[in-house]
Amino acid sequence: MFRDGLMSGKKVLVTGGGSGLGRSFALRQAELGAEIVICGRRQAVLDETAQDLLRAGAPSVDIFSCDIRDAAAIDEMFDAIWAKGPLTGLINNAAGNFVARTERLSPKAMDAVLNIVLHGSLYCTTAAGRRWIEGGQPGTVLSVVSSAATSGRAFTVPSAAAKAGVLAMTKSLAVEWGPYNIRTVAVAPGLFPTEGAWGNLRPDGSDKIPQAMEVPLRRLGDHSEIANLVAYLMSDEAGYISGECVTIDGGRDLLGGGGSGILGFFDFTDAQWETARKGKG
Ligand SMILES: CCCCC/C=C/C(=O)SCCNC(=O)CCNC(=O)[C@H](O)C(C)(C)COP(=O)(O)OP(=O)(O)OC[C@H]1O[C@@H](n2cnc3c(N)ncnc32)[C@H](O)[C@@H]1OP(=O)(O)O
Ligand SMILES: NC(=O)C1=CN([C@@H]2O[C@H](COP(=O)(O)OP(=O)(O)OC[C@H]3O[C@@H](n4cnc5c(N)ncnc54)[C@H](OP(=O)(O)O)[C@@H]3O)[C@@H](O)[C@H]2O)C=CC1
Repeated sequence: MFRDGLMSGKKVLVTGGGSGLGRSFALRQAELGAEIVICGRRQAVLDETAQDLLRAGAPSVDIFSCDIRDAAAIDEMFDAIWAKGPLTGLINNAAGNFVARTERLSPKAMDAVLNIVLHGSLYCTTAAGRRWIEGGQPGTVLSVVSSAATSGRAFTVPSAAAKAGVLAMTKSLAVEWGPYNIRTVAVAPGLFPTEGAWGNLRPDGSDKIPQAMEVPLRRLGDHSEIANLVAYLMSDEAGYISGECVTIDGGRDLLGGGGSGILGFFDFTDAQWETARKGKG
C-alpha cells in the first residue's frame, strides 16, 4: 500500500505502544522504516513488543516504563529521548476507560480516566512541542480520540469528556503551532477489538445485538486498517493535513446519530415497512 521506507528518518513515540492499537500503530511504522519509542506502565509488555518491533524492521526501539499521568516522569522520558535524537512524531494513544453509571462515579474514578486521557495527552504534547519549537524542528502529533468526542457517549462520560478535550487541543494547536511546521491531527476509531477496550467496556450481557450490527459495514475494524491510516497521517505525504480528525468506524457514528431506536429497522420485512407506511406500525 505504501512505498518502502515511507517512514525512514522518522522517530515516533507511541504512548501505550506496548499493547492494543498502540502496538499495531508502532509495528506498522516500524515496517515502514521508522525508529520507534513506546511507553506504558507494564515493563514486561513493553519488553515483549520491543522484540516484535525490531523483528518488524525498526532501525531502533526504545522503551520507557512511564505513567503518563505524571508530568515530571514524562519530562524525564522526553529528556532521555532527546538525548539520543529528537522525535519527529508523537502518537497520544494511551487511555483508560470503563463503563459505569455516571452519578455513582467517585472523584478518584473520574480522575483515573481524565488524568490519563486528557492530562496525559496534554503533558506529552507540550513536552514534544516545546522541544520542537526550541530546536526549530517540525513535528506531528496524532491523538487517538473517539466519536464520543463529538457525539458523547452514555456510561463512559469521563472518557467522552476527556476525548472532547483532546480533540479541542488538536484543533487549537493546529493553529497555534502551524507556523512552527508542527501538525496536529486525530483519528476517531470505531470498534477495533483489543483486550483493554473489550475487557473494560463490553461486560457480559451488555451486547443487546451482535456487535457487527452496530456498524453499517457489518463488521468490526481490522487493526491493519487503522494502522495504515495512522502511518499515512504521520508521514510527510500528509504534510498539508492539520487540525483534522479522521473517523474510521465503518459508518458507526452516523448510525448512532439516528439513535438506538432505529436498529430494529434493519430487520424489517417488506410487510412491516408497508404497515409502517400506512401508519399502523
Ligand atoms: C468499545 C467502544 C470503545 C469506545 C472508546 C474506547 C475507549 C478506550 O479508551 S478503550 C481503553 C480501555 N483500556 C483501559 O482502560 C486500560 C487502562 N485502564 C486502567 O488502567 C484502569 O481501568 C483505570 C482507568 C481504572 C485506571 O487504573 P488505576 O489507576 O489502577 O485505577 P484504580 O483501579 O485504582 O481505580 C481508581 C478509581 O476508579 C474507580 N474505578 C475503577 N474501575 C471502575 C469501574 N469499572 N466502575 C466504577 N469505578 C471504577 C476505583 O474504584 C477507584 O476509585 P475509588 O474507589 O474512589 O478509590
Ligand atoms: N479499541 C477500540 O475499539 C477503540 C479504542 N479507542 C482509543 O484507542 C486507543 C487505544 O485503545 P486500545 O488499544 O483499545 O486500549 P488498550 O487498553 O488495549 O491499550 C491501552 C494502552 O495504554 C497504556 N496505558 C494505559 N494507561 C496508561 C498510563 N497511565 N500511562 C502510560 N500508558 C498507559 C496501556 O499500557 P499499560 O497498562 O502497561 O500502562 C496500554 O498499552 C485509546 O486512546 C482508546 O481510547 C477509541 C475508540 C475505540
